[in-house]
Parts: sequence; C-alpha cells; structure tokens
Amino acid sequence: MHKVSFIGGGNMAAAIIGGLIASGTQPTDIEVVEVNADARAQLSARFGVVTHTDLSQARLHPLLVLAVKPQSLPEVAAALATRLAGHLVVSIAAGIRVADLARWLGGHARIVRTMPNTPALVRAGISGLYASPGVDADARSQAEAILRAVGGVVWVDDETRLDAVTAVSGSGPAYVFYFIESLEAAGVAQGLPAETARQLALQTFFGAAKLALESGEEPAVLRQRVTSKGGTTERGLAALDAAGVRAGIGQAVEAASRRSAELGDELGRLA
Ligand SMILES: NC(=O)C1=CN([C@@H]2O[C@H](COP(=O)(O)OP(=O)(O)OC[C@H]3O[C@@H](n4cnc5c(N)ncnc54)[C@H](O)[C@@H]3O)[C@@H](O)[C@H]2O)C=CC1
Ligand SMILES: O=C(O)[C@@H]1CCC=N1
Repeated sequence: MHKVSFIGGGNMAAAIIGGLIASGTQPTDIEVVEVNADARAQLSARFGVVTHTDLSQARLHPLLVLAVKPQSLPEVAAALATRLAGHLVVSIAAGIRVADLARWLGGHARIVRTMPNTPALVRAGISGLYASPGVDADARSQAEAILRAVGGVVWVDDETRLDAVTAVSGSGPAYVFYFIESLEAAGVAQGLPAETARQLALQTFFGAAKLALESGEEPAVLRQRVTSKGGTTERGLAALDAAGVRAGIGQAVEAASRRSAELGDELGRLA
C-alpha cells in the first residue's frame, strides 16, 4: 500500500485508518491533517499516525483522502490546488461531484469519488466508488485498495448512482440502528428487561444478515421460512405493512438520495 495523507481526521477517516493499519499499512506511512486538537490527540494515541494542524505542514503523500464535511471541501480543495501534481485524490464527501472537486482543485483530474459507511470501523463496511473515464486502472485499483481495507466495494459507472449508494448504504447504518432501537423499545413495552431486549434485537439483526449473506438465498425466501401460516410472524408482518413501513423505507432512501444530489447542486454552484 502507498503512503496516504488524510485531510480531515473525524469518524470516517479514523475508521479507514484503522482498517489500513489492520491490513498492514505502517502507521508512520499515514499522515492526517486535522484542525481539532482532541481529534489529533486521539488519532496519535490510537493509531500512532503522524498528525498535523494544517495543510502547510503536510508532506502530501501520492495518495490523498479527502475526509472533511462536504461544506468544508471547497476551502480545503482551494488550499490544496497549488500543491498537487500526480496525486491520486480519493474523496469520501457526500454529494460532491467529481467535476466540481476537479475545478476547486485547479483542474486536477486524478480523482476517485467514493461513499463508504461507518461499519468500516469494524471492517464490515461497504463502499461505492466512481471514477471519471479518464482515470486509469492503476488509480482505480489504488483507491479500491483503500476502501477494501475496511470492507466490500462496488463500482458504479454513472456518477449519479452514487446518490442512491449514499442513500442506501452510506446513510443505511442509521436506518438499521433506528430499526434496532425500535425493536428493543417494543420488546421493553412487552415487558422484557432493557438489556434482554437489546441483546435479542442486536443478535437478531446480526444473525439474519449473516444468514442472508452466507446462505445466498433471496431475503424474501428467508422471510417466508420464518412465516408460518396462521402464526405469529404473519400477524407481525401484516402490522408492518399496515403501518406503511415498507413505503417509509422507500421514502427515506428517496429523501436521502435527493439530499445527496442537492448537496452537489448547492456546493457545486461555488466557484
Ligand atoms: N459519517 C458517515 O456515516 C459517513 C460520512 N461520509 C463523509 O465523510 C466525510 C467526513 O464525515 P465524518 O467523518 O462523519 O465527519 P467528522 O466531522 O467526524 O470529520 C470531519 C473532520 O474534519 C475536520 N476538519 C474540518 N475542517 C478541516 C480542515 N480545513 N482541515 C483539516 N481537517 C478539518 C474536523 O475537525 C473533523 O474532525 C463527510 O464528507 C461525509 O459526507 C461518508 C460516508 C459515511
Ligand atoms: O449523513 C450524511 O450526510 C453522511 C453521508 C452518508 C452518511 N453520513
């Protein structure tokens, strides 16, 4: 793995850095530019990586990961613009389009846009990646190696698909936690101790996802196997349908996808 510089050392950067180190990258081959002193201290203590307060101190390794919030990206990119040569820039910022980032970076073309998710923290993430047609195979495989260190990867060949990836798997862990919280609360409402309800809800999510992954069966088939005619699941699922949960999930993904596109529009208008 090449030496890597991260600009922004928050949640997602820490997750990816953890994965890179676990898969063999030397901590001293990773530098992080992070404005927040607590975040810098945590990164050094946890991973032993090199940290800097601002960009002017950074060496800028050939592989650069932009991991600041989308709203901070125009400013960060402008500060980077004069310092880039053959660098490969990997952006994880939601919504920000390659063409806009390229412009902010002063016409830099070696960019791969990606959308990871927080299970990266436990190396069980999934990331969507997009590169413009002009980005060569070597750059694509370097970007892919970064994200593979924290989970699976899928490539999309149309950048607009990253809005859907963002809505399904980028934001997706939040929907899953919402469902887990709701299942736990419902168990408590039925008289279970909170700890027991949490254990049941969490292991059920983990077990069902593992079963679906390992069996390779259609989720709908696995669902039917749980659902005995005239039994309890049938009643539970009917209540979910009556409450419009499936439609609600569709609306959540649609709203998140729209917001991803909007972020691109809003910030893309900046010079
Ligand atoms: N949290 C998530 O689930 C996911 C987030 N993303 C994207 O990842 C990016 C980072 O998100 P998080 O890690 O959640 O945010 P975060 O807020 O935890 O991390 C951003 C970090 O950047 C630092 N920062 C701000 N301005 C800076 C500057 N000029 N130079 C250096 N550091 C600076 C902040 O102090 C902060 O520690 C965002 O663009 C977000 O859209 C992508 C996938 C999933
Ligand atoms: O909420 C957000 O905007 C970011 C992108 C995907 C997950 N978190």
